[in-house]
Amino acid sequence: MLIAADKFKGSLTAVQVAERVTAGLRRVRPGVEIEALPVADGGDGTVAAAVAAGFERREVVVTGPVGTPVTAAYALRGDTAVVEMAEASGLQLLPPDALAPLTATTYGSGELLRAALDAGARTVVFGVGGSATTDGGAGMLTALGARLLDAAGAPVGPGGGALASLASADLTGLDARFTDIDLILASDVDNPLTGPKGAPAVYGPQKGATPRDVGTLDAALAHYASVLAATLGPRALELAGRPGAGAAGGIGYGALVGLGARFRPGIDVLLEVLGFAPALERASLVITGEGSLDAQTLHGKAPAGVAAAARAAGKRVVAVCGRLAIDEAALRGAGIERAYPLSALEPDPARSMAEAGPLLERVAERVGREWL
Ligand SMILES: Nc1ncnc2c1ncn2[C@@H]1O[C@H](COP(=O)(O)OP(=O)(O)O)[C@@H](O)[C@H]1O
Ligand SMILES: O=C(O)[C@@H](CO)OP(=O)(O)O
Repeated sequence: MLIAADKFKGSLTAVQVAERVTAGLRRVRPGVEIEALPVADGGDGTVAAAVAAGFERREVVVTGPVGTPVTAAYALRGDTAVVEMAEASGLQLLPPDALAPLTATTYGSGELLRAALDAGARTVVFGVGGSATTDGGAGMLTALGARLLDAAGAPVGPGGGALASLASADLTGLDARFTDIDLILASDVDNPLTGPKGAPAVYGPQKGATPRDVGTLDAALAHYASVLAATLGPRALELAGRPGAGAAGGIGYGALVGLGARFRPGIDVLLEVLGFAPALERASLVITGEGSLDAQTLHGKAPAGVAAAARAAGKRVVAVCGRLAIDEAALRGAGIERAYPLSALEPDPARSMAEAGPLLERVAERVGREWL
């Protein structure tokens, strides 16, 4: 039996989820063989999942989302690196009362990518999601050698808001190593850069953007793409509409337009990197899950990716979660036979978050009794 669940954001890491489920299962089925493969979809927790799968954890101090230095980790195995933008530019790095929707920068993500290349990485899985930023990857490109200038020839300030004053872009100084390596944009979402399904409209509010900020950011990012198109040609505009361009505040776009990245759904990439297929072969039942099983889950989040792969291999799949916000038919459509939410044991969300570990063990006992 294989545990392949994502984190319960805000209460348990993916590694902790695997530990608690294991403990609960062991209590009711002591002899059962259990394999744990914590998973991630490119967003926060991606490096931790890679490290749990045997990658080496490397740390580097980079510029955080509001300029304060942060210690960020990436993961390395051979010449493959897993770089998680949220480690450098993630929402969890800012206190909830100090979000910076207009000024948060991805500069540190550029520094983190550079550190991975300096360490010898030739294949870089660039996990994006869980960001504090909406700067279209402008900070990242600047850290890697691009020059983004205003009408007076001065560098534009940090963050998506300042892109409104962008007048010219020179990408000729970009780190040339990106032309030689394989950069995979492992994205947790497939949104375009701008518009009603774009990064500011869909993910800006969770980063503190007011409706007015969303409008400002959307216009600034559209302007950014048109200035890049003046330099790089119409492809720069076309890329803005591509799936994943709007991931992590548009860092997807920056990686596509400036660094030659290729988009892939993050969970698919991570399942490969983490060695899911061989683990799946050894299992008959798969337990997946995440904090909130909801409509977003079906849009390529980790449990949907796990379930699709498991079902294709003829394995049964059940899920554990903090809260369950989709109906049974939708679950089954995603290949999950049954979901077990903590909320069934503890309806109060605050208590369910605080007591997540012991609750999950009890839920796992039930899964063990019913499925093993
Ligand atoms: N222990 C818990 N009990 C109830 N709900 C939880 C618990 N842990 C996380 N959640 C819910 O899951 C949400 C996070 O969703 P999750 O699927 O983990 O991340 P994301 O959707 O960002 O990938 C939290 O905001 C909360 O609503
Ligand atoms: O960083 C973001 O803008 C979003 C989408 O990539 O992340 P999450 O799915 O974690 O909210």
